[in-house]
Amino acid sequence: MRGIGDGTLPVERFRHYVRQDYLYLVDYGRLLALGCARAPDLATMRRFAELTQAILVTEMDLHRSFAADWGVSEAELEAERATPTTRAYADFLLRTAALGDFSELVAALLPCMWGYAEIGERLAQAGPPAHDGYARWIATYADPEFQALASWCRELTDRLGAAADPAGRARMHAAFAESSRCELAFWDAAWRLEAPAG
Ligand SMILES: Cc1ncc(C[n+]2csc(CCO)c2C)c(N)n1
Repeated sequence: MRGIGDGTLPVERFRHYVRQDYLYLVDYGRLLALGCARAPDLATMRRFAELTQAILVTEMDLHRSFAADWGVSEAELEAERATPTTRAYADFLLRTAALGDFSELVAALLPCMWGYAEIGERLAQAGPPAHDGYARWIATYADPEFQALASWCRELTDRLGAAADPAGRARMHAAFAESSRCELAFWDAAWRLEAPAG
């Protein structure tokens, strides 16, 4: 992350990250669509529908634009094979969406939004790096709209946590902790240039 901020990250690690993140975002889009279906009221459904759109269009456009710079097509991005780390994170999210309740689903999706909002904000404070692509990445996540999304998701989690019984809150904690662990592992896998699953 610091390497994105100061422009020193070796580009092969960033490429690895972008290609794996594209696969991750496809499943994250599915997670949000399932969240939309499960949301308890129309206002929350609307937010989930908007968010699904934001991922499948805005955020994935960022990835598609990087790939285009590298001469990689959209079809090639989609055909990439997932690493064990990408697969484990996506499987955990979709398993939570399939088997858990709505509050667990929200707790599982929060680290992704909160983490990137924090990283984007911190890296933006230091000013843009000389590397154009990394500057574009930072600008996407430092955007006030992304920051507002993360706040909304935190507040929703707090409301659901306050309404849950102790066992439900414990399940939310567990989902949040597992998702946070997967976020860290995702960064680490790109750093290690982890090979796709067999
Ligand atoms: C591994 C991984 N974790 C988090 C994000 C960031 N992110 C994914 S969806 C979303 C919400 C709105 O688009 C945000 C901020 C990412 N790209 N990849």
